[in-house]
Amino acid sequence: MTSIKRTTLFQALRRMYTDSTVLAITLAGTALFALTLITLRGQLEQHLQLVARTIAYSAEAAVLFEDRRTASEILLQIAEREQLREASVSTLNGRMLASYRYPGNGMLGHFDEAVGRLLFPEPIAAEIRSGSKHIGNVVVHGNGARFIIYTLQAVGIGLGSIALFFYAASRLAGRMSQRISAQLEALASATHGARLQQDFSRRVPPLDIVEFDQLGKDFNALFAELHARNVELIARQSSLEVANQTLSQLALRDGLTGLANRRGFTERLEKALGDVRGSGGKVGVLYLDNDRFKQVNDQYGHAVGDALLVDVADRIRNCIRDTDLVARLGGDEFTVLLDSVRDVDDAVLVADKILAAMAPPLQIGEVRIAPAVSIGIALFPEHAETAEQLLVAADQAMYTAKQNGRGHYRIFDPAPRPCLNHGETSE
Ligand SMILES: Nc1nc2c(ncn2[C@@H]2O[C@H](COP(=O)(O)OP(=O)(O)OP(=O)(O)O)[C@@H](O)[C@H]2O)c(=O)[nH]1
Repeated sequence: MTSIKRTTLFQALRRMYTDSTVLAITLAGTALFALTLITLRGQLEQHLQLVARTIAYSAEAAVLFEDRRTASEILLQIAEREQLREASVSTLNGRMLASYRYPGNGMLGHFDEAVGRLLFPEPIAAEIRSGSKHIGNVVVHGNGARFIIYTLQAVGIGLGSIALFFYAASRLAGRMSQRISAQLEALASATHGARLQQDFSRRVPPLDIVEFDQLGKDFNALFAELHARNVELIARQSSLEVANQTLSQLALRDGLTGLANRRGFTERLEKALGDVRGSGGKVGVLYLDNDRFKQVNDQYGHAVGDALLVDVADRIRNCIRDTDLVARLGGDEFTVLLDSVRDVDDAVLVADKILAAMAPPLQIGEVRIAPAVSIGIALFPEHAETAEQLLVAADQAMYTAKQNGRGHYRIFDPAPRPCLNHGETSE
């Protein structure tokens, strides 16, 4: 598997600038160095010609009188001063009057000579004249010493300039890289933050590199769009949640009385049984059914029947604690959940209270009705093990109450005896 060697943008830019700077310096430096060498060699050649002519003028008299000693002195003086490799003064017919040879001791001397031979392979000659008459010749051979010194000086200056240039270029490159990285960083941090935290209210600040600035503006426009969509989405979501809550509440409520419906009641009952199961606690259920409710409907109409149901619901509600629950199971049937009773007496107390609450008649316009209910009482865990069984038991007890004269309560009796007294327990 190939692994990618990753680097930061700053490092990559720096590397790129450094590479291009080194390449530019190497190319330019090499070209300049070559040019310097060529120019230097040309100038040294001109200088050699001048030296040859100087020897020719100075040695004119010595050649004219064939004075070897003077000729040698002149040649030695100039040749040493000018650091020549070889030089000679001869008469026109070729008789050598003076000659010089660079001592060239040691490694350096040999090196000077070698460079001289390389640079000036051909000797430079000058005629010795007396007036217009050609009387002799001067021949000089250039040495490498001066060339080496000048070259070393040029190299020193060149290297110094290159170091300065490199330093300045790398500082500039660093600044440029930082500037570019900082701008990309601003773009990256805004987009990264938006992605990670889903915070589309972030904005990229204005950037001074046109292309990055444009990119930042595009990102900002995108963020603004996403932000608006997010806000809309959140609003829709919360209204959906509210609608959902309302729907689920409606699903658990009775539309006429606003009480819990059968489903709401069963859920609460199951939860209550779950809470007390195993802890020794008791839960009581009252099952209420309006007495002769059909007559009310038949006699006064359905609307009056409804009003009576709402009124009965209110009366029951007023008889229980906030922690208890009253529900309308359907038709004229109600239930009450007493979720922390000590024994059946507590439930009987509530049943009595409800029966008493039914006593005042209900006046609806001209109609006067006397509400009445029969109540069945069942207790968990005495009478049932499950919510369903508990409801059936309470319903059964209510049915017994109906059979025995209505308008009173009965406690569930698994084996009911025929004529129990009104309001008495079967235990
Ligand atoms: N007004 C009204 N009546 C309803 C509603 N739901 C059911 N009913 C009626 O309620 C009556 C219930 O009567 P039952 O409980 O069977 O009999 P009852 O007349 O109460 O007699 P007992 O229960 O034996 O005392 C029926 O006539 C149903 O049509 C409702 O929402 N509104």
